Amino acid sequence: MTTKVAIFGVGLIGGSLALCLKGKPGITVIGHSHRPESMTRIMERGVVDAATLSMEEAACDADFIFLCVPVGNLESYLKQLTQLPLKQGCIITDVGSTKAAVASCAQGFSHPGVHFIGGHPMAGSERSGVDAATSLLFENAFYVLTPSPEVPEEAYVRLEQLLTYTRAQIVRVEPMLHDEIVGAISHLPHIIAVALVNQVRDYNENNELYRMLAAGGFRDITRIASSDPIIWRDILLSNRDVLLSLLRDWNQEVGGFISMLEGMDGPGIEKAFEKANLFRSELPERRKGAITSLFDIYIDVPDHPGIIGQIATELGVRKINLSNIQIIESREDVPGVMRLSFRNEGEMERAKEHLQTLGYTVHM
Ligand SMILES: NC(=O)C1=CN([C@@H]2O[C@H](COP(=O)(O)OP(=O)(O)OC[C@H]3O[C@@H](n4cnc5c(N)ncnc54)[C@H](O)[C@@H]3O)[C@@H](O)[C@H]2O)C=CC1
Ligand SMILES: O=C(O)C(=O)Cc1ccc(O)cc1
Repeated sequence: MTTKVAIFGVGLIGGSLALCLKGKPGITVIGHSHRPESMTRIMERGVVDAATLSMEEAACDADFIFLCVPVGNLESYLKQLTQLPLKQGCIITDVGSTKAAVASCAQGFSHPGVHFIGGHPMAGSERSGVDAATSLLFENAFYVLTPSPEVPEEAYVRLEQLLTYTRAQIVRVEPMLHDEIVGAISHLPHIIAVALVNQVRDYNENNELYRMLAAGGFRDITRIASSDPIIWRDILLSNRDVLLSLLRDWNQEVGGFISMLEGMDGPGIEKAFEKANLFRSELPERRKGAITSLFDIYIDVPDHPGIIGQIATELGVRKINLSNIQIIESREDVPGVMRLSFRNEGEMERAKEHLQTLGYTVHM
């Protein structure tokens, strides 16, 4: 017996899910695209078994339907789906970054014998589109599911079992609690990163030195400001109330620093850093969280031409994928270093081991 999985919106997340499921025993993956050009691309990338522009063709007979479109389109997709003759027992799920809005919308559109279970794989990147999709995206990440109390346990377990192919850890959370927590640890940081980059961008209008000196660390801590504008417009608008409250609290935090600076309150500043330091040291290390970690190592390198090529070749022949390579001319604690970035911990560890056997000194 085959299990048919339909994926609506085969971009970064839909394409990555398709890659996790395609070729698994008894599973057929069909991708739905709303544009002919994207359909050609998803077939070329080979992430699905078949692709179609027809919603009906994708959804009919499907055992699982994944909605992987921008959050602002979920309501209209759900509405259209509930007007189709879906298979008895079909599970509709989504991957949207907010959960309360889609949960209340799903309550309104009932379809006998079909269950909706909200979902949010908490892994991703600033990139978008099927070209950025990878089967490793969700490995060791948290995958939140937000079933309403009416969803039969049997349906929840079936979805959970299918998702084992993602190698993510499933966590069950109430939709509103999800939005409050993810608002604080993912949505607010995205707003702050964008605001910070735009603030520096404005200063740079009058002095190009800002852009030049912002290389390295500033670029890293603001990586998420390069995220897709449409995806993020929808996320922020959908989590509006939570974000307004978080931004008011953020204003208070900023206000605290203004007061401490105005009052030359050295001990207050020290205490703020100490408190943050302590809480940060208690955060789980090197586990995939809401914001993707950078997996970077630093190696001491001799200053001679061709060194980048040499290192890249060494890693290339061992099929270790580098996502970035950069010579850093001066770092306060480690002079003369090269930074190597990887997309996951496994690649980083293999690179570290190999470079150490070649005699390089590796720093984390
Ligand atoms: N980007 C990330 O890292 C993460 C995103 N998410 C959620 O996953 C969903 C998909 O995001 P991504 O895969 O990053 O985006 P993406 O832009 O890579 O993919 C979106 C897909 O939806 C399709 N689509 C269908 N109807 C559309 C319409 N009317 N307008 C625009 N696109 C339409 C696009 O063609 C594309 O294939 C979003 O709901 C997002 O909140 C969840 C976890 C992580
Ligand atoms: O780029 C990053 O690190 C992200 O923050 C990716 C991301 C984007 C949206 C989500 O709902 C979850 C993860």
